[in-house]
Amino acid sequence: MLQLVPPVSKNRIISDFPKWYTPEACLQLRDHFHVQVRAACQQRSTGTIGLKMSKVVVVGDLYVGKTSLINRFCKDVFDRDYKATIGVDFEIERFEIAGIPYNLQIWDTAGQEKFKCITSAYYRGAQVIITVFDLTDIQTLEHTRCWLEDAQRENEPSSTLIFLVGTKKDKVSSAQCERTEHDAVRYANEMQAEYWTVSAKTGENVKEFFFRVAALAFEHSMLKELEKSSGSMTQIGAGSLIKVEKDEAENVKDSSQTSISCC
Ligand SMILES: Nc1nc2c(ncn2[C@@H]2O[C@H](COP(=O)(O)OP(=O)(O)OP(=O)(O)O)[C@@H](O)[C@H]2O)c(=O)[nH]1
Ligand SMILES: [Mg+2]
Repeated sequence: MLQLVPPVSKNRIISDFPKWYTPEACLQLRDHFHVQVRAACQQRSTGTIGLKMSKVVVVGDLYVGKTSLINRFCKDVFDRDYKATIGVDFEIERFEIAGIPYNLQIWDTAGQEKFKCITSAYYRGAQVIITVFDLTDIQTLEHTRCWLEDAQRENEPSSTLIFLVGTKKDKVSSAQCERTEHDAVRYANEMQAEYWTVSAKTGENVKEFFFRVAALAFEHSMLKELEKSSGSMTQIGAGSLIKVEKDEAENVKDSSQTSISCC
């Protein structure tokens, strides 16, 4: 049979639900996909999910390591030399999750102030916001609130999944990492974000992190899709049953976010 789309590469297949980094700041603690999602995947009744592209935007101060993180995952490379991102760039990653194809469009944005008016135009429609800071520079953690607020301004807060990621883990001692993590977990909880630490240089936690992003985004999209397609059956008088679609705003209670006041 003629195959139009090349198969997903073996190292992008997610069968088991990926685990969180720390239970102190994670979006959910389940070990498995949501029961409804599992059933839909088994029955292959996943609607248009396989055709969709979920948008992920990566934001944070300049030099924190956004491009390096994306390049380690998407191309398995690391460059010691700093080349500032000019405006925005993106990569598309194809996954197979619980047997269903799923695509992420990962947007890398410039951290330099002078590009803000360009980059903010690309925040709209994000399903995932990844706020990045440098574990060796605590100020960059403090700025993540502002980056999140900017990105959320262009989106419906209740429909985005948020991650807070500390980079350059290879550059800090485990004691320093623990100290920073203590503050970062507090920030993550305020931001209703899931917290991770990674190293683009060594690759530590990079694949695990993006698998978690992909799995949670997939599950979130699936639950939205299932709720949209099911609606609810209501009887009018003695007449027949009619289907009532729920307001989309109700569909995403699971990941509701609060607005954050910021600088
Ligand atoms: N040791 C170490 N260095 C890193 C790591 N990640 C990034 N770097 C270095 O940090 C510098 C900045 O990394 P980039 O990925 O370009 O930073 P960025 O956030 O994309 O910067 P802008 O594009 O200007 O916003 C580069 O010199 C990288 O080599 C890491 O995990 N470990
Ligand atoms: Mg960059």
